[in-house]
Amino acid sequence: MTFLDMLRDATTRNDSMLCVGLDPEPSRFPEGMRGDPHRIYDFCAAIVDATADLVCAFKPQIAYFAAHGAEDQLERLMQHMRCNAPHVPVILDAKRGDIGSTAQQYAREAFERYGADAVTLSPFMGWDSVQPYLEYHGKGAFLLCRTSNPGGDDLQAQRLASVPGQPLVYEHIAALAQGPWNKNGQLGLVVGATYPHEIERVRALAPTLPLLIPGVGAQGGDAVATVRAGLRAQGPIIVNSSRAILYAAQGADFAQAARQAAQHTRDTLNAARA
Ligand SMILES: O=c1ccn([C@@H]2O[C@H](COP(=O)(O)O)[C@@H](O)[C@H]2O)c(=O)[nH]1
Repeated sequence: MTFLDMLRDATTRNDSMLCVGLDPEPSRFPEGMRGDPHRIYDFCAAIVDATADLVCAFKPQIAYFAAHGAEDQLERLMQHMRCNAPHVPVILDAKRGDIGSTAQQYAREAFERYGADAVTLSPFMGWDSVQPYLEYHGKGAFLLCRTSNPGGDDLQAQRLASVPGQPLVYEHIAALAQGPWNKNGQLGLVVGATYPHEIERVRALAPTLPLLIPGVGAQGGDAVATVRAGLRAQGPIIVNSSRAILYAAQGADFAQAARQAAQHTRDTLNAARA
């Protein structure tokens, strides 16, 4: 099954546009696990088990594992998700971007070592830095387009005087991803929920691409505005929330609290559908 097939299947089966982000921070773990990086797998597996029937995707952020030398725990977690939530696609949030030969290694890491169904990429280094990921047919690749952070404006909102129509950088990325770069239909875009007007603009330029939209929850993005701006009949959205779900409670009931937070977010997103 391709990433897009899995996404469609999980969205329908779980009636969900919610992606739970797996950003394990040991200092925020519940008592008994708190401060212990060896419990990263246990914490994340409990969250996966508690929310697998409520989501359209999971998104582990690789930095939270690598910072603790916990790549082995990420490998175990990926295997856990494949066995226990086989219908839910996994997007590895790695934001890679490098010359082609190095990109081949990053692609191998994401798709062969970790077995991810999709990956996030920085398009800053151009087409040849993206192309190696598309050699893995059926896998998804989400290009950073208009990110959720305020500093995204520094580059992404600059005008490209030499490109016909003088688009902003993020608009140009959206047009490339919908058009010439999307050789096998594997590309998607990352757009922040904190910028609903930009989501709408990206959607106009990229009507059929899946949009990965982080920024609801801890970053304060508007879930309702996000759905209205981004969701179209032929254009799916994957709305990510990490900390607001992972750390909904600090006690032994953390997984149950995460489930409730995920259910609430999923229902809010669904209620915003036209
Ligand atoms: O523009 C972007 C791109 C990626 N992210 C990532 O999403 C999650 C958001 O976490 P929250 O706790 O829900 O704020 C995190 O992994 C970021 O690295 C993003 O926030 N914005």
